[in-house]
Amino acid sequence: MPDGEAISAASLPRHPEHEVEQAYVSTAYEMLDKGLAAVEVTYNTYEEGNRATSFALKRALDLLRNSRGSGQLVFGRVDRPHEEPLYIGRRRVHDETKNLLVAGWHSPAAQVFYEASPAQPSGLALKRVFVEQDRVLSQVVDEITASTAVDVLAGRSDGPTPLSDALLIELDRSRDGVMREVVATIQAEQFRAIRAPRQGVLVVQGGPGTGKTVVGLHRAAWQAFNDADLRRTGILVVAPSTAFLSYMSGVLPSLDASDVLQVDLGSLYAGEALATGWERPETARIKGSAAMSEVLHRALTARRGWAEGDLEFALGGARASLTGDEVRELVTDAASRRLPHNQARDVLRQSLSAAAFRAYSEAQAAAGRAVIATEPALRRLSTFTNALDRMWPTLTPEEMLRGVYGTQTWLVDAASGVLSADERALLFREPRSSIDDEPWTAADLFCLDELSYLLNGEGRSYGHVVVDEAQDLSPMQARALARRCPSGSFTLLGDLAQATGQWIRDDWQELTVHLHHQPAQIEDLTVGYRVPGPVVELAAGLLPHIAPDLAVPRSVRQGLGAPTVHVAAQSDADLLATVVTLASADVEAGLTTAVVVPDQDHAEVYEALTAKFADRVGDGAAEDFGRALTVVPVSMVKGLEFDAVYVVEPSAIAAGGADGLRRLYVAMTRCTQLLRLICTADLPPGLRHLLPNEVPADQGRVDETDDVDDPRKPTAGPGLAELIDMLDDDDRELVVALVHRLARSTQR
Ligand SMILES: Nc1ncnc2c1ncn2[C@@H]1O[C@H](COP(=O)(O)OP(=O)(O)OP(=O)(O)O)[C@@H](O)[C@H]1O
Repeated sequence: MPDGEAISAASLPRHPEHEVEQAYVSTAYEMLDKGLAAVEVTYNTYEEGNRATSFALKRALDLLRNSRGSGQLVFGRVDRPHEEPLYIGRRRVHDETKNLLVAGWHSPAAQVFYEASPAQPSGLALKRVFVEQDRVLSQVVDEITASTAVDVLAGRSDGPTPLSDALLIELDRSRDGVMREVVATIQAEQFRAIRAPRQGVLVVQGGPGTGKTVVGLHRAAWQAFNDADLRRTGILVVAPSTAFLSYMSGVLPSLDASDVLQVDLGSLYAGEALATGWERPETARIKGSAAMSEVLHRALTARRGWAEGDLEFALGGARASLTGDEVRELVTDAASRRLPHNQARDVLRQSLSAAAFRAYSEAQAAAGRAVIATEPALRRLSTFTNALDRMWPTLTPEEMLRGVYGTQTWLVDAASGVLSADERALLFREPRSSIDDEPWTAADLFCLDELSYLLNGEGRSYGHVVVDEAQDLSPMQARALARRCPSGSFTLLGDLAQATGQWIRDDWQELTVHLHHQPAQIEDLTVGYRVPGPVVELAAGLLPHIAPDLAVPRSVRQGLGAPTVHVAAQSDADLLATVVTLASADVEAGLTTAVVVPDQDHAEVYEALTAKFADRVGDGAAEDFGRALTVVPVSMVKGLEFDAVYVVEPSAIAAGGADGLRRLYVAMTRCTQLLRLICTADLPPGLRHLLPNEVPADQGRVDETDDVDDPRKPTAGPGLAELIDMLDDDDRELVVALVHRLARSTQR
């Protein structure tokens, strides 16, 4: 992949076979249209009544319509010596006599298209790439020709592989708030991860913008086509949030893989509770830890048992009686069945009524009295149901968890030896008057999910599960996912440097152990397709502080140049004025722009920008990402991308909790073209060298720092910046304030 300069798409001469290829592509579209028309006729004339067939026809129609609409029906061709050319496209197309015109991207025959490169032609005499818009070819480029193979053999192909034109054009498209499929431009290292065997856990890791989400989605589609087992057992794709789900959820349908189910992590638990509450991060961490599963298991076990004496039921004038020991034996037997709690209760109900009825019958016989009552009548006695509830209550997850949090004695019993007294104290909360009023939190949902499993057993499961932003998963979340995938076949997409929240970790093993007993396979993605090179370099300045062992991806983008730093005077009004001035120009220039702010500043900035830009502003907190300008709280920006990104008050973001610098790293790596850092004073460690040597006297005017394209360039003197970084916070503040004061006095 590219170290060298990319070839410009516009500069290429027209290919001599352009017309021939255009004719081929047009024929393919014609066949597709005919297929669509034929299915439409069949569907419209099909007798209602055969629902399954009619559903299949409707689905075929949808697929065809999708493929027809979104272009790139044919995006490549490969020729092997002495063989017919093979055309590759988004889906398979036949002619009227069932001859293959286009092989689908996911077919084994198409593999070589993704794997062969000029450096490794894989036996191809020709690899031709098409760029098409609305059924018209705009580019035909031969990436491999017969002479490439000769060059390779003669050792003449050591130079960098130029970027494919198709990739350049795809990368150049402005971002419009939704993710697109990229079948035409999948790169070799991505393709390797897409088709990696499905055994145990596969971790696809890489820096920001290396295509992890792209790989995960295309891998799901690839498997949906190529793995017959999975068509039966199903594939689940899990997005980290609803915002991210709406951003990426169009990709799979556009790949004809609408059967793959997509959900956000918070919706995995399908019970009554909704996460509306807030809690301290320390509490969320305890609730997310694997120890919590032990606590819940113990708490539930403690709800079963019989500490009372004999159990007696009045049946008309007679009595049925069991000793305390007999009851305890029945309870022990039910517990030994390894059934979910509520199912085991049914077993106990049967055995208890049978034993009580037997005792009653024997007593009647011994007394020479007739057996008048029946066993069902015994089971309907309120004394029977009450006793059963005391020894083995029917529970919902919500009732159970509310009881655990709100009953000191239960908490102490369940958590002793597992959680410390302080940790127990963090879990305790007064129960609300009704379950509906409980302030359930995001972490509670996974405790409820665990309880739902303990109480009612397994729910729907899948043959393979793909999880995005997996670095953030808690052990309890991992357990919830493992329950949904008994085969342990997972694709985890993530970047340990972008971990935020309570589960920052240095390696994957600590997480994957909750999913599968075997160690995970790791596939690395090393090339970045989103973030321009100068921005990647700048953000890399944070890596030593957050993930020193991770490599920086190689970016294929230049974007619109070096990141800029803008220092406003220390007032909200000046800061907002700076944002407005910059946004006016960038939005005018057609850049979709995100203003990423510390969470607590979101409402104020959104209001100010709405006053200025009216309905061109979207509220990122409400997941409105389709407008020219979006104000996004930093906690919601993960995984998203925009043409231009402004990071407002990086120091405040960095200071916002233990994961602050990581959130800043995430925020800085969201742009495809341009990054602007807008601050009132200090910048956090790793970025301080960007502060101008001299702060202008008329602070508040926009100050573009042009010489930040090389972060190692001595803007403020790298040695000095490093020294300052070593100081403790108080000393650092003093030094920074002093530098600012001196700078101002020199100006005057
Ligand atoms: N082969 C490709 N062809 C065209 N575009 C690509 C390709 N690979 C990735 N991209 C584009 O690069 C951008 C980043 O991709 P993606 O979001 O999958 O990266 P990521 O590694 O998941 O990022 P993050 O770490 O921020 O979550 C997207 O716009 C995606 O469409």
